[in-house]
Amino acid sequence: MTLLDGKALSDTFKQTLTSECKTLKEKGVVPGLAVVLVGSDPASATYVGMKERSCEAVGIRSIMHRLPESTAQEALLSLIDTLNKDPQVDGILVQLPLPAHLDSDAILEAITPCKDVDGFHAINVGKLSQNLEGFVPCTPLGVMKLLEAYAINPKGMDVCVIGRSNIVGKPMMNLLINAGATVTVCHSQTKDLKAHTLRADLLVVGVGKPALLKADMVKEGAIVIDVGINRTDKGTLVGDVDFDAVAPKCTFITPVPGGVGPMTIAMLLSNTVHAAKNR
Ligand SMILES: Nc1nc2c(c(=O)[nH]1)N[C@@H](CN(C=O)c1ccc(C(=O)N[C@@H](CCC(=O)O)C(=O)O)cc1)CN2
Repeated sequence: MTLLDGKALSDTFKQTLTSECKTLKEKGVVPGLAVVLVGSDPASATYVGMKERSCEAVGIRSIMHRLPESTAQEALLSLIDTLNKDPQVDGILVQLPLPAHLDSDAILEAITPCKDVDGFHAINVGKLSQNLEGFVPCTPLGVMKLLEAYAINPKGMDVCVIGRSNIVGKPMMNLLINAGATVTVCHSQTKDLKAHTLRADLLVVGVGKPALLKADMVKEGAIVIDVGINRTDKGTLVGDVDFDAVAPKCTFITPVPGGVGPMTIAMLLSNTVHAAKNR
């Protein structure tokens, strides 16, 4: 069993991005990422802080907008309009989830697609489903880069994606289909989850339920990618996979922490540098 080391790979990506930012700076371009955080969700605040520090480390200017929980839809739309028009801003990211009173879909659709470094705008979602170039959501893109780095080619594989979110499951499905895999997407209404998981050569799990994927649900020799991030009562981080029991059956598996999570941030930086190059 080999661990897919997302932390190490993300560091490699960051090194490359640092030298790309240096080259851009010589041409007078400093990539700019506007990060919008609404409210005080502790996990979101942590992720936004990580994004801010990572931007600084590679040479991306992060422009932080920390807004109160009570922020109105119109105020947020107005900020996005300003950021869309700001030539120093190459990428715009609205940290999710937003407070319940805000219409996330409308907010994400207000971001101009060429600054949509999260890849959540319908234009970029459509491009991905048609296998056209556009911004790809950071977590599933990070999974594809991890597979590539370990010479795992999903072409022809039976893949089971558990979870159908816009952030992970659906873009993951499209990326894997585009890579030539046969993809089954399972979710909370799936009747016999185990019947699907047992057939899979590659499993990608991202639902937010600790130990959802158990050893008796995994074929011997399978590859398991854990996209779940759950904080236990003791404050530790665990994924959606019962790691200790599942790992011995796998050829490759991602740890949590240190697997897909760091790749999410690296891909955000990569998308932002890409946007700056298109400026
Ligand atoms: N606008 C967005 N919102 C959210 C996204 C996203 O891609 N765009 N994804 C998630 C959260 N997320 C980034 O925002 C994220 C989650 C986890 C990590 C990460 O590096 N995790 C580490 C552990 C970190 C810790 O100690 O807490 C790991 O797994 O090793 C990065 C980014 C939801 N919202």
